Amino acid sequence: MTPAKSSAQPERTWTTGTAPGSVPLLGHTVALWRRPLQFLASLPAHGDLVEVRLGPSRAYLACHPELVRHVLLNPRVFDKGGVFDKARQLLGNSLSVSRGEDHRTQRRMIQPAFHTPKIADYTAAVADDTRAAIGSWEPGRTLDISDTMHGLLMRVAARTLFSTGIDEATIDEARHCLRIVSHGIYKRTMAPLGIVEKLPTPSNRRYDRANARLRQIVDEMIRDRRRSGADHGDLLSTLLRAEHPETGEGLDDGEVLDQVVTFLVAGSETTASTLAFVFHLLGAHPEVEKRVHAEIDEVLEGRSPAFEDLPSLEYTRGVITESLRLYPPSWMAMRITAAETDLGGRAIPAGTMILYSAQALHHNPELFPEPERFDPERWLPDRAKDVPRGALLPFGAGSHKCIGDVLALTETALIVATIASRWRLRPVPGTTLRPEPKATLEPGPLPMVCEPR
Ligand code: HEM
Repeated sequence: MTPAKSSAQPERTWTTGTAPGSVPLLGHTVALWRRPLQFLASLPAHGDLVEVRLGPSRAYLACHPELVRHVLLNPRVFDKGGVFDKARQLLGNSLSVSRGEDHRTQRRMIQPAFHTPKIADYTAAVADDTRAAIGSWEPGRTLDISDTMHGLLMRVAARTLFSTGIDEATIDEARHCLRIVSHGIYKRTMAPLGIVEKLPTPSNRRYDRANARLRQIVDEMIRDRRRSGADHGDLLSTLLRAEHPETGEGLDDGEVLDQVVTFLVAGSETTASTLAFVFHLLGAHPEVEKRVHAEIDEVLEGRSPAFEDLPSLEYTRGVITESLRLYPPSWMAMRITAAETDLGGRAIPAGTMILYSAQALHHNPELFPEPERFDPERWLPDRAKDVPRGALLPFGAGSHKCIGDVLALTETALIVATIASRWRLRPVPGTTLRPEPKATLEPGPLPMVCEPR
């Protein structure tokens, strides 16, 4: 077989290497399982493309940003297989797991729902929702900022996705189910044999119940909306009106259901964790927090933030970008080669797992000097221009790039500005951040004390 044709990799001599510390039979599986963040961040030192042994199989981590781009910009060769095949059984053939022509068609149908003017509409009420959620905060009260941000984000997601008609108790129930479902999907896609999840264990029964209830809640909302025929200008209305670009056909209720559950799984924990990391970083760096407060006060002059204010909140956006660099929620992703190809000068057989990791890119000192330092000024225009192309990759790239990137960044900036204009959150002494790499990178419990400004 001849190497697959794909867009050219940049002309240069690539370095390739093998991760150290492989053990007989298991290879690097134990290191990747026990200390995945440290293990991934250590690999770029061994080459632009680094071989990793996963049991008997060879996988490769693309470490150089140009190699990562090459992988992500050639989806016909570097395809969504492996864990995505398993996720498809759990999420339906929805946007995040579909492949090839199917994916291209879905993306063309759904993309208009994420155009910038729509995002401005969806997020019009984010500041109000945030103010309502923090209305009960009291000076001196300790709250777990991770849990609080998940709760708030679920309310905001309910509004941007479903507008009206969903009560607080149902939102809480959906949130509870969503956490179980997200963790369950991760466990199931990672389990190699697909047997353990079929056993009638309490944890499997909990997953089945949560999954059924979440789908029931979403299904009822879809039916209600179809019956009423109303257009609330939210994401659900846009999905219900989406049309195939050639045939004009829409999505049926089952397809809309799969997409909505996918958006909830892909969009809620990622954005909520980003917010929790931002507040943790602000609490740990009072000098940065002071600059954020000064910028917010100057731009907003006491008003609620709106979509149009975001370009002026340059430093605050830099803080969010720097948080996504240090703690990328989507910390590792994979592709499978659909045909024999070459990557970084190395012949790669069909069916090989290729990994890319925002964690490895973002913590590489060749790309980001002093990578462990929280330095939001990296993102001010005069310094951001020096960041190598493709080095910052919290939302991926190419045809599978996050469809919700602008929505997530907008929600995050509006929520940070709303909260930080009234409150500062102080870390509880002795609390240590221990990011937990699961389906997404989670901050774990983060108690913080509310202090009015
Ligand atoms: C800070 C928040 C977020 C982060 C860090 C994030 C990250 C990512 C990344 C890295 C990918 C590409 C994965 C790959 O290459 O395999 C992705 C895809 C995706 N994201 Fe996000 N995401 C965020 C928020 C959202 C939101 C708010 C939504 C929707 C409401 C969303 C929906 C999706 C979907 C549907 C895909 C699959 C796109 C496709 O394959 O065409 N994400 N996300």
